[in-house]
Amino acid sequence: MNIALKQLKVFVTVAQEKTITAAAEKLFLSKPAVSMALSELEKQLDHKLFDRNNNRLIINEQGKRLLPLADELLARSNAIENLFDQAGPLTGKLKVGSSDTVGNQVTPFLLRDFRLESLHRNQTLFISNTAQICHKLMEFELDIGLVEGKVQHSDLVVQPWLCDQMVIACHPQHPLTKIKNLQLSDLENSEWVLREIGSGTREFFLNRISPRLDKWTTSFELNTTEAIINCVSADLGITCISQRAITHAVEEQRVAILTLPLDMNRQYWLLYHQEKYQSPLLKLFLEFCQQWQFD
Ligand SMILES: O=S([O-])[O-]
Repeated sequence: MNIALKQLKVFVTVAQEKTITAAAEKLFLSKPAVSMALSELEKQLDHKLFDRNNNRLIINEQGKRLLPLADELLARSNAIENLFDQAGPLTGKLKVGSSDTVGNQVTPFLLRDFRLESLHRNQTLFISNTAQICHKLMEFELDIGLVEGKVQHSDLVVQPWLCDQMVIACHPQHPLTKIKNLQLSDLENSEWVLREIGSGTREFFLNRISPRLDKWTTSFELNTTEAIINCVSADLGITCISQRAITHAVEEQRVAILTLPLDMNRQYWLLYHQEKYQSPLLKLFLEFCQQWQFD
């Protein structure tokens, strides 16, 4: 048997993109070339790796067994290709995924410090919501996730990381800002600007705040933190958001924070696939994240 790296690259890309067309585009290959590489691989392994459903290719159990191994071989070959190109001793690309607040407020500083310490510079940062980051980790599109939503997935290693403080914020002239000793009951019948399903920020609201309210409505649903802040400063509703993300808007007096007698601590999480090949670079980055303090 003579499996080529190119076949493995095609296999991994099809697993991630789910169609031959999208994989071909990503790889700058023709569709027939992608189909042929994949069917050759399946023939050599004597196993189908995908379930075909119309044009979609959904990875099956055999494919799932192959994916971590193929990912490892490609990572090692990438490390060999870059062996003499980089300044420091670490080779390869580090693909980091972060949820919205973590990715905008924390990860850039983490990467700055990591670059200073390791001299490694070949990193990408993908920012989306927690659910999307998990999805990309499951498909080996990312090496590590740093997220704000609680994750339970048997294939992912989930470790507590940094802590965050959530706050409830509203327009500076909102009637709630006039109430002394504000209680949660004062928030009955309130209108909320919320993040989309799959975000850790929405999950925090749904787990910690909304069960304590009898009546509330969603006035807006948006998928970025900055848009949420702008909606609140346009007085379209109140929100529950990370203090880190909203401090600048509070300082600019575009929004105000409501103080409530409520535990608003939240945990960030560090995630990686349990079968992910841990190159020296990934190992070092994991250790770096685990001991890093954000000041
Ligand atoms: O981007 S979040 O809130 O998972």
